[in-house]
Amino acid sequence: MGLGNAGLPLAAVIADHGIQVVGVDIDRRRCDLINSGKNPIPQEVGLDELISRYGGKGLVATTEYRDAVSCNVFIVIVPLFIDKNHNPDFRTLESAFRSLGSVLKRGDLVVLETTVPPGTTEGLALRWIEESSELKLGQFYLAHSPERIMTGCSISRLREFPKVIGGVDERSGIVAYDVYRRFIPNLRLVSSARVAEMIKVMEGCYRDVNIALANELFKISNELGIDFHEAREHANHEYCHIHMPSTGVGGHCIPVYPWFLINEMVRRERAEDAVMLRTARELNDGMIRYWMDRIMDGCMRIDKPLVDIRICIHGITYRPGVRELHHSRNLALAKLLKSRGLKVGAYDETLSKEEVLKTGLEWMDPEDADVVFNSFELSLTIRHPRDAPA
Ligand SMILES: NC(=O)C1=CN([C@@H]2O[C@H](COP(=O)(O)OP(=O)(O)OC[C@H]3O[C@@H](n4cnc5c(N)ncnc54)[C@H](O)[C@@H]3O)[C@@H](O)[C@H]2O)C=CC1
Ligand SMILES: CC(=O)N[C@@H]1[C@@H](OP(=O)(O)OP(=O)(O)OC[C@H]2O[C@@H](n3ccc(=O)[nH]c3=O)[C@H](O)[C@@H]2O)O[C@H](C(=O)O)[C@@H](O)[C@@H]1O
Repeated sequence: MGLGNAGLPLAAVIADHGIQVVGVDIDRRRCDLINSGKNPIPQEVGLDELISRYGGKGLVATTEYRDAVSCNVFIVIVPLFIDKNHNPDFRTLESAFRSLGSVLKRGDLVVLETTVPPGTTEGLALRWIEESSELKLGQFYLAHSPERIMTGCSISRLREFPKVIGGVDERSGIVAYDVYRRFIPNLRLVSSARVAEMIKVMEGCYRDVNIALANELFKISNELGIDFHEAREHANHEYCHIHMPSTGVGGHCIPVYPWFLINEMVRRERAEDAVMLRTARELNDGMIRYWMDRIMDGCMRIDKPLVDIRICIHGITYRPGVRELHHSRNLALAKLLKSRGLKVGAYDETLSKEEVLKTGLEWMDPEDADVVFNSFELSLTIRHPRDAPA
């Protein structure tokens, strides 16, 4: 259920193990493409070959849940959206679970792969299935196995990276493990769905907190006149891994998962027990103000009225090599500068001029700018500064 960036590579890998797959997705165009052997995610390495081999044959895409009625295993990987208060909006998941509940039979297995707050599978997912299927747990099995892929290298991740799975009860865990080990070579059974959910959320928190640390150390190094990158290179060894500084943490995943835990602790009136997660979130999101100040300092070195200075943000996707703008801090930085009345444009090797214009920013060739901020390299180029050596 869900043939998106995460679901389609998984469906293709399962089909590649000789298992007949029915993929359900509400997007008819996507289903048609897949059935005609065309890969809707061309940037996903290795997926072209699998879709051309299995699309419409070993992997049949459909918009109808009833076409999956003969299936015995149902894997749900539809998105979980987040509202402006960072609370999950479960509507898409609920709709998928209720639809699959209507075709579920005795003995079937349901696995949720979407990243969710710990407790969701045994709580909401179980309730939705029981209400829509008239079956009780025990007559069907339910587990969670978080998706750990990374866009661009999903196929190799599914084939090599360790994957975890845990049931809402002991029997569900064992049944799910036995099914998944047929197509996931590096699989670990954990004690519960709740633990499996927490594993994924923890990874996101680890990354967010460590990037916040790198960003803070970067700012301090800069203030002290120390080359952060040289220090980092020699600080990193088996027991120390300092991440890379940045304009903040973007994408669909890492900036969201810490909120699952922060908000839960607020609800339990234990906000003080999630203080590091909150600080890291705020620190990373605040990096765009730090970079705005650095860029403004650069502008001050140019003999032109501030409003005439052309500033180019080079790189606006949320990370290099991914054509995705979701929660991009690079894009947020450009918009922040624009909101200050500055002449800001953007350039990105992975986006066309039209795609840049759609963001509401001007398209600007870095060669035509007075100030260029390369947001991936964190380098600032000032053209013709007044203080340049003669
Ligand atoms: N894309 C990634 O790199 C990763 C994603 N994930 C998890 O996977 C989840 C899904 O992410 P993506 O696949 O990237 O999203 P996506 O937006 O690429 O794809 C979601 C697909 O679900 C379909 N869909 C929506 N409602 C549906 C319904 N009721 N029934 C059937 N299909 C439905 C959409 O049409 C779309 O094709 C995320 O929320 C996240 O938890 C986890 C790790 C990495
Ligand atoms: C390294 C890795 O595998 N991370 C995955 C992550 O994918 P995502 O595309 O969000 O990439 P990411 O490398 O974690 O980057 C997230 C953000 O963090 C920033 N970033 C990343 C590393 C770093 O040292 N410093 C830094 O500032 C990036 O620029 C980006 O804005 O999120 C996915 C998810 O959780 O869904 C997850 O499956 C993946 O594990």
